[in-house]
Amino acid sequence: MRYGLTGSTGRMGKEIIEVFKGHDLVLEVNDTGIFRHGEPEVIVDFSNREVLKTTIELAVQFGAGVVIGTTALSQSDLTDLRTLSEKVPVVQSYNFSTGINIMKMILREFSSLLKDFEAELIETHHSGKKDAPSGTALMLKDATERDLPIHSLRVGGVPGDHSIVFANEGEVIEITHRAISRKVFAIGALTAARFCLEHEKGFYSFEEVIRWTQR
Ligand SMILES: NC(=O)C1=CN([C@@H]2O[C@H](COP(=O)(O)OP(=O)(O)OC[C@H]3O[C@@H](n4cnc5c(N)ncnc54)[C@H](OP(=O)(O)O)[C@@H]3O)[C@@H](O)[C@H]2O)C=CC1
Ligand SMILES: O=C(O)C1=N[C@H](C(=O)O)C[C@H](O)C1
Repeated sequence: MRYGLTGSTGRMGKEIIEVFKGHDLVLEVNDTGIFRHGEPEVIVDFSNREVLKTTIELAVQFGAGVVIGTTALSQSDLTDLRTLSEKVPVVQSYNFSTGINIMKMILREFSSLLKDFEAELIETHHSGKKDAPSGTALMLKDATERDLPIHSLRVGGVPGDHSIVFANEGEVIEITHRAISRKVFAIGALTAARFCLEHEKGFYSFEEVIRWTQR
């Protein structure tokens, strides 16, 4: 696969280069510029919303699919990605781990049964993370369809922990996901990039990618 990478010098960018070994990195975008020596089939973006327009322009230029993991996107960014998906496949998720996406499915299915319980979300990330709350916490909150508080910790080198706690006077149910390393997100991005190569234009979630791997 010929791929482009927006955010190639970042924590996730480095992890992606490692996991995508054997594929051709033909385009890099970072704060120092755009470096290209081929035509990407897919562009992977784990960077900052400031550079999203560049990723979209490059995807249109090359007819490349997009795998976007960047968080703190605005509504208008999401609209721009949906417009792009009328031309190419776009996989967008605030979390490319299998576990978080299964946790999201569990919450979507069962949290209405816990509507009489109080609920709060806690997320912990490395101190280099710029946004709070995490995109994943917002995604999990959406899955519960509840307006619940999110507590954010930025400490040390934690790759990404998310817990949801439901409690009443008599019992507590807690669901926790812990990413042991950033590699899981990069592996998810590689699966999503392969998905793009086999799919037509459209806006896809990582849940759809997981279901495709189980086909
Ligand atoms: N969806 C998921 O599964 C995951 C999502 N993320 C998200 O991915 C994103 C990146 O995380 P992380 O790698 O830790 O962040 P880093 O800060 O380590 O890296 C950011 C990268 O983006 C580049 N960049 C930032 N701003 C610009 C700009 N204006 N123009 C061009 N390039 C720019 C940086 O370039 P330079 O180095 O030159 O400054 C760097 O390569 C975050 O939004 C994070 O939340 C992270 C993990 C998993
Ligand atoms: O910035 C990170 O590191 C992470 N960001 C994503 C988020 O904001 O949810 C996903 C993951 O938890 C790591």
